[in-house]
Amino acid sequence: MFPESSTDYGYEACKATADWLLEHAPVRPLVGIVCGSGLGGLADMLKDQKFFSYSEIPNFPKSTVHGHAGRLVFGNLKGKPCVCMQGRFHLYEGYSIQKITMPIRIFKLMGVETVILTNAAGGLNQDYKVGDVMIIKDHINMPGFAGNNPLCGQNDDRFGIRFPCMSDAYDKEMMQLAQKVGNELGYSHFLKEGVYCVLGGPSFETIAECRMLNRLGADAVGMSTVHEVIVARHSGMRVFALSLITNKAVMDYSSEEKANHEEVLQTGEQRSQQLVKLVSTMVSRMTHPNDFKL
Ligand SMILES: O=P(O)(O)O[C@H]1O[C@H](CO)[C@@H](O)[C@H]1O
Ligand code: HPA
Repeated sequence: MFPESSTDYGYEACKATADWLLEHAPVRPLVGIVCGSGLGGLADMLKDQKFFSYSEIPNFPKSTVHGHAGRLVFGNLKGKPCVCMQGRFHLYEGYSIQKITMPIRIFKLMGVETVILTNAAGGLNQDYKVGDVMIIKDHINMPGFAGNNPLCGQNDDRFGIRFPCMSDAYDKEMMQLAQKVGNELGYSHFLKEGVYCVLGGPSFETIAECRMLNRLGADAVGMSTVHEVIVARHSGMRVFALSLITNKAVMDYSSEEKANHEEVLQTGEQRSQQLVKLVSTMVSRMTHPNDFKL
């Protein structure tokens, strides 16, 4: 049913990759950033960059999706050491769920304390417009309902506990900080807060599926992020996540609209500068551990 599991994502494999990266990287990162589809420009905010193609990193999966460059970028953001995934992995690429989330464990083993995730998503909430930015306050894990959770399999206590809580997955102080910074930057009119639902993809949703998800309480739908959030929280990292609403989910049988990846990438490009400003200002205000200026 799911892709064949392999063991090249366990603690030893993650540690070996983390050690290799730390040996070659210019900084030991405190903040890890994951760029969503068309949002790779976020990596440009890092100063004194050094990057690695995924293909040269031992044990790392390879990006296969257009709009995901496949580079791990290290650098400083307003004096904070960061690492940025310019391209993430998705279930539909055929990797196991443990493999697509392996970079998050590598973040942890490199010393990352806060993970900032971004994604492109379809807007289900009828009040949302294309170009809105949704602070994720909670998620619905559809693949998880069917037993596809990144923590399935033997638990490794060196990462975290067997049954981690997810009701506090999204850090409330980080969400407040995002609202405050968004206000200051004049972004309030496109800044929302809502629930993200992950599906397996890669086919976009049917009209009936979008209607159902909306009734279930989802404000946006996508094919990523939640697996990474679960793994990050399992190992005790602080999580903040944003969805860029790149298209409106089609909810009406008379609509001629069709979801497509080109529109997703185009919207990403249009909002890129504002997202960079929002995230970089937030990072500049954060202090570690778990204490920052509001
Ligand atoms: O979630 P990110 O990686 O931003 O990508 C989103 O964009 C792609 C669809 O256009 C899907 O992969 C969906 O998950
Ligand atoms: N559905 C699922 N994933 C997406 C969408 C969507 O409408 N837009 C961007 N990623």
